[in-house]
Amino acid sequence: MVPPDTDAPQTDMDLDDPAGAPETTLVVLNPVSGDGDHGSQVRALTEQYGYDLRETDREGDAIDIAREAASEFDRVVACGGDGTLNHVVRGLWQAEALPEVEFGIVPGGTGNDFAENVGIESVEQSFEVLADGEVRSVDLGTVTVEGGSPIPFLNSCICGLTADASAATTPEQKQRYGVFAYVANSMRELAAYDGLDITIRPAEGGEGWSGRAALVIFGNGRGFPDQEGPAVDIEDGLLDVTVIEDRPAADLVGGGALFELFDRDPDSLSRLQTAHAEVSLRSDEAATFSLDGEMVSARELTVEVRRNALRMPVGPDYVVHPPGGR
Ligand SMILES: Nc1ncnc2c1ncn2[C@@H]1O[C@H](COP(=O)(O)OP(=O)(O)OP(=O)(O)O)[C@@H](O)[C@H]1O
Repeated sequence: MVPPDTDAPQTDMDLDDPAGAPETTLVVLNPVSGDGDHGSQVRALTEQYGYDLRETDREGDAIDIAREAASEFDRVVACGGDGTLNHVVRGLWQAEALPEVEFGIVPGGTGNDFAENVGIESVEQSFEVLADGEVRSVDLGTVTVEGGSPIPFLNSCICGLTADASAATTPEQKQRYGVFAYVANSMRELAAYDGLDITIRPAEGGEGWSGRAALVIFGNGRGFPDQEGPAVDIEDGLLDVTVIEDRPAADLVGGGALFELFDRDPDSLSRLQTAHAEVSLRSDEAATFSLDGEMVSARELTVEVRRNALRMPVGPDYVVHPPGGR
């Protein structure tokens, strides 16, 4: 099994399940994600559907479980939040098992952003989707730090002001902005923040971005929120890159100021789409990049999309190419 060849031309055709239904399924359960009350229901449904179950018992455990399961199971399902999903995909990636080993999702986290993007709504419905959902091949993002191995992400790679979960985030903000609500509320730290001198160079040529940024988001499964909502196309072979320029702190600090910026000041937002970007910081120090909430430190890195690298069943409300999707 080899990692997907991103250089091969891909089309929208023939992306439905080529391999038939998986015969063996392992559910990797994070029993402490979210509010931790999903465990008993997931154990019962896993047994009812005749799947195997392994539970994590420490941070990062899901990576090892998934890597080892890749040679034993046709499908490995992550039950948890975005961090658990990321870890399971990371394990499958490390085993060079994608896309042959199918991925699956049972939502058991706080936000469940990626699950929502692919039409997966609840624990019960997710088992129905595993049983007879349409299997799609969706894109996966990867980050490669200075010659190391690529590290996958499903939703986004974010640098700059990081997404420390904030008690100030209201349910309404979370509903509308997802993980970016946390980012927005951490903007209050902006007064002490110097910004990042960053250059983003699309490998395929075309316009990049260079300057001082407060926040950079490379979105795969999650677009940047705006008036039209966060519609994203996870099968377009492109990352949706959004840069928020660093601005005088006085412009931004204060309750809800960033939300106003999202809505009313598009000039400080720059967007581009790319399949493969070389990213470098002009400072001597590395910055922290959040891959679905898991942190990586780097000064120079490559962020790219692996088109159709992840085979997974999706919910009935999943829209292949959403209107206005990026
Ligand atoms: N048994 C365990 N004990 C402690 N931590 C664990 C265990 N299993 C996994 N973890 C850690 O839990 C973290 C959080 O998981 P995850 O992101 O899936 O849930 P969440 O934060 O509740 O949801 P969301 O990301 O959707 O907001 C991961 O970083 C993972 O390493």
